[in-house]
Amino acid sequence: MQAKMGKVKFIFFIIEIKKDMRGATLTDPDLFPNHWLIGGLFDAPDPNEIGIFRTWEMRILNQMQKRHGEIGPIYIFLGLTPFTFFHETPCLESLLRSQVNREKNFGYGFLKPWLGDGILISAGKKWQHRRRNLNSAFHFNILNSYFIMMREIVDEYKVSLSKRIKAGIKDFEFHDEFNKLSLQIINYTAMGSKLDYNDPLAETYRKDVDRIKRSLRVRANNPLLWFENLFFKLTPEGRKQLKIIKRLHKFTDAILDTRVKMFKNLNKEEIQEIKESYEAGKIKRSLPFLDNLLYSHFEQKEIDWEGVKEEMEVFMFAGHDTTTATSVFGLQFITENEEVLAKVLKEQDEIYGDSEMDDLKSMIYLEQCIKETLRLRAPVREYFRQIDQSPLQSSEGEIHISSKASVSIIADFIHHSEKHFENAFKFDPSRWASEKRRHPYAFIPFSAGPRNCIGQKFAMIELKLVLATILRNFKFQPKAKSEQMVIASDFISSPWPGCWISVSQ
Ligand code: HEM
Repeated sequence: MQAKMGKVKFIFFIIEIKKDMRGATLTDPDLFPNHWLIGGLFDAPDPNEIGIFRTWEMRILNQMQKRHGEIGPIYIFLGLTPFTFFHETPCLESLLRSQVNREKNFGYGFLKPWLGDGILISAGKKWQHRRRNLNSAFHFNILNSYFIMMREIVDEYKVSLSKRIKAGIKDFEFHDEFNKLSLQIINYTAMGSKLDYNDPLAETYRKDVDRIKRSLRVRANNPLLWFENLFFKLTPEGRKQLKIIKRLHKFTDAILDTRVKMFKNLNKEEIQEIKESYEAGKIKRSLPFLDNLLYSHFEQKEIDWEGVKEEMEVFMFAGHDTTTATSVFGLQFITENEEVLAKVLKEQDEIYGDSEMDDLKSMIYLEQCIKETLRLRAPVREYFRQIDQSPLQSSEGEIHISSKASVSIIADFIHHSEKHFENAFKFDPSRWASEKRRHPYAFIPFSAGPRNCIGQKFAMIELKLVLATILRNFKFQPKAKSEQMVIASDFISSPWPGCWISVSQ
């Protein structure tokens, strides 16, 4: 019954949007077909061909922008379903800063069997409540305690890399290296446990994250697989996903179980310490983020058990795959540019003391390199919203759009705009040093407004710490140039088939 209602609603949704869109800027038929029934269903590239989708999407948007100017939304049909692309700052500003259009689009529903209806996906009061609750775990002083835990892990990584070099290994695939490292960091800071690098369960988890991202991309690009999860589960792709999700949950459940046992053994004073720490942002010892959730669940009764599990899945995924991408692309960009590398090392020599949190503030040039990496290789290159109320307001006027539209924000596209970034395809960290004021919505790797990335400060700490530590201690020789690398875009960007770099001491 629910499934039937879903389909009926979907048909009304299409009819309404088709009506609303009369006279709007549609893709030109020679760029992308606009057939009234199937749209461009059979013209989107095969989602299994890695790297093709990004190039195709960027090319179409580029050509559309050339033909139709910059301001208005662009509509394109995939099957019967219209997608609306916001590709200039007034549109992006009007949507991202909006307090009413905060809902994610229907595609996020595909993530629910894996990530649940947690902070990343939920809407309305539920999201507000979760966001308020979780914000406390990212207070400045708490970040400091995460830093101490991260430093421990990064130092261990330094020793492990060094040992392997001494054992005669020269070439390393850094997407894999950093992926293990980032998972270790999120696991320790957020969940409170250390992973064994060779733990087969952790290895399976990492591989399964890759598998599910690919599978989600296949589903997102094939409207025939968009039916309710109930139907999808019966398809071969759906059955495959289900198996992967089971294994992913098994891994996180095991971590959760261990922490719960520990939490239940805490005495009253220790519980009180967690309470005070989170309320006042004062930390006496390293506290994993999960304790905040457990405290909310067991002591304050503010979040149910389902909620604890949902947020745990979200943070495990969002907290490691994004930082992996940025550190690997960053390492490649920095080490292939001799001048940039020399400046990074000079800055490190001048400021790096005993590696305290305050040192990170002085890494101004390294921060510019990270921002430039996030601009050219946004890990979350595309995200979506569902419009609830139109017109939208921007500082340059109103934006009219269907009140049911599903909007795609391609950060990757605006980040490559010559209007906002001169010589936009060049890796040039110094552009961030100039006083020139940039439109705040031209650089949106962490999204912006009320639904921006809750972990962005955490991410910047990790990225600076990882890159500074390894650049200071090793010499790098990339095996390929950035331009030669294919960018896979299965939700999170990554270099395909990897990023090989020779390392010596
Ligand atoms: C370079 C690293 C990162 C990048 C580029 C990044 C980017 C983003 C973006 C673009 C969004 C918005 C997604 C959307 O609207 O669908 C987002 C949301 C989010 N991110 Fe991050 N992220 C990073 C690191 C992290 C880390 C380290 C954590 C956790 C420790 C994290 C947790 C989250 C969460 C929970 C949300 C959902 C927030 C909400 O909807 O209220 N992210 N991130």
